[in-house]
Amino acid sequence: MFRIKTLNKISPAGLSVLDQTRFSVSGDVENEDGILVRSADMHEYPFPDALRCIARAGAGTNNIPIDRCSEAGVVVFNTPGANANAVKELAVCALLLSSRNVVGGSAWVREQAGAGADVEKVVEKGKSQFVGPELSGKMLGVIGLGAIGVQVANIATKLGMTVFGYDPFLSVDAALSLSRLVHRAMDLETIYKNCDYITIHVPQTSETRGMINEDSIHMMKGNVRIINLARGGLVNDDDMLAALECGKVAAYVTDFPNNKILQGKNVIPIPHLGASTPESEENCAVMAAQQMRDYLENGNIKNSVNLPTLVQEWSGISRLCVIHRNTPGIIAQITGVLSKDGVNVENMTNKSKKDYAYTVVDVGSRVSDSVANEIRAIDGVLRVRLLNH
Ligand SMILES: NC(=O)c1ccc[n+]([C@@H]2O[C@H](COP(=O)([O-])OP(=O)(O)OC[C@H]3O[C@@H](n4cnc5c(N)ncnc54)[C@H](O)[C@@H]3O)[C@@H](O)[C@H]2O)c1
Ligand SMILES: O=C(O)[C@H](O)COP(=O)(O)O
Repeated sequence: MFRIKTLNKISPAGLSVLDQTRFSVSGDVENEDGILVRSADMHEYPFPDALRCIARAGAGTNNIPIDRCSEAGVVVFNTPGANANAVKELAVCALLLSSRNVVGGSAWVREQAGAGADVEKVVEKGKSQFVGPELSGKMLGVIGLGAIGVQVANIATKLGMTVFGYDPFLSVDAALSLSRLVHRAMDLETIYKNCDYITIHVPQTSETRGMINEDSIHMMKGNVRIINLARGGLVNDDDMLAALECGKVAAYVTDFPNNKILQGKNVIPIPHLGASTPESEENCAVMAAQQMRDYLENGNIKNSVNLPTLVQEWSGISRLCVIHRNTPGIIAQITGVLSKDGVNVENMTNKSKKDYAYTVVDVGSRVSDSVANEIRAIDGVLRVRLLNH
């Protein structure tokens, strides 16, 4: 029985992927084999000995200590694209909210009613203070053309916007999905200097943290509108507050509000609703649970952020799954242990991702614990699992 701990509310559709006869799933299991998580902060989370994988039902993994996971041989999965449509739709909403003062106007209508005014009469007199520009004909910059950015860029062309997209690591899949109407910007300056609206869709990493700051805002046009449905740390709050105060930035829509940024004028806060639709919660949960199940039961890895994709058909009766450093000589040592102990290799795959590698070996006989322990003792080996078919 595999023990799976949930650190957030996970859609029941995802939990149903984990058959109750083989998986015990709850928020309070101990010494768990796997963790299902959304945005819970895991940086201080102590790993139990049994922990083998963490599945993030969502895209961003900055709440997970990836380096610590890799060193402990813990596979981290996410669910690329599974919530992209939900975020794209909220991005369209955010573009409109940043332009047409629906939030301010709506609050004003309620204030009028609260003050005893005849709302029907006052709206016609008061509405001019809430005028805002149309999106059509304006220039939109999309920073990050991944699962979400591509969809936002494409739909914005249908709203009549001229769209520039920037992504120095554009994948082939993303390029193939991108509308031919979207112009590729070769640098961020092009986006900053020309766009009336800028929307950010990059992961928060040490490279991207604070990328919207005094310097980048300085390059932007006056009255620019900035949408951040990606992560709060991508924007320097102090610099954004200054830019809102002087009117350089006309509106800042953020899905990651905090007490400081709320003090700024023309900040439109959203309580992290990007992926909060039943459809995307279900998509993410199902994908996360399927990937976790396939890893725990078969050792297959798909959509991991710290280890390579490796899916191997079973061809023996036992399978050794070895997570190790991506350094020379380790595979030879693994096969050396097996041949010394008379174990015949039926099939073997090795894949690497940056500093880490994964080797799956199918063998035709039962492998003893002592053989697995010999492999565990090899310098550079981080985790060995022994699965039987
Ligand atoms: N608000 C929400 O609820 C919500 C939902 C989903 C995702 N997100 C956030 O949005 C981010 C993007 O999600 P996604 O599904 O599109 O991820 P993705 O991995 O498909 O796309 C990210 C893209 O950013 C690009 N990129 C990385 N660094 C860059 C840089 N310095 N400049 C320009 N491009 C860069 C990558 O090449 C990639 O194409 C996630 O990492 C997450 O933080 C938020
Ligand atoms: O990175 C993501 O997928 C989003 O920020 C969604 O987060 P959530 O699962 O907590 O809604």
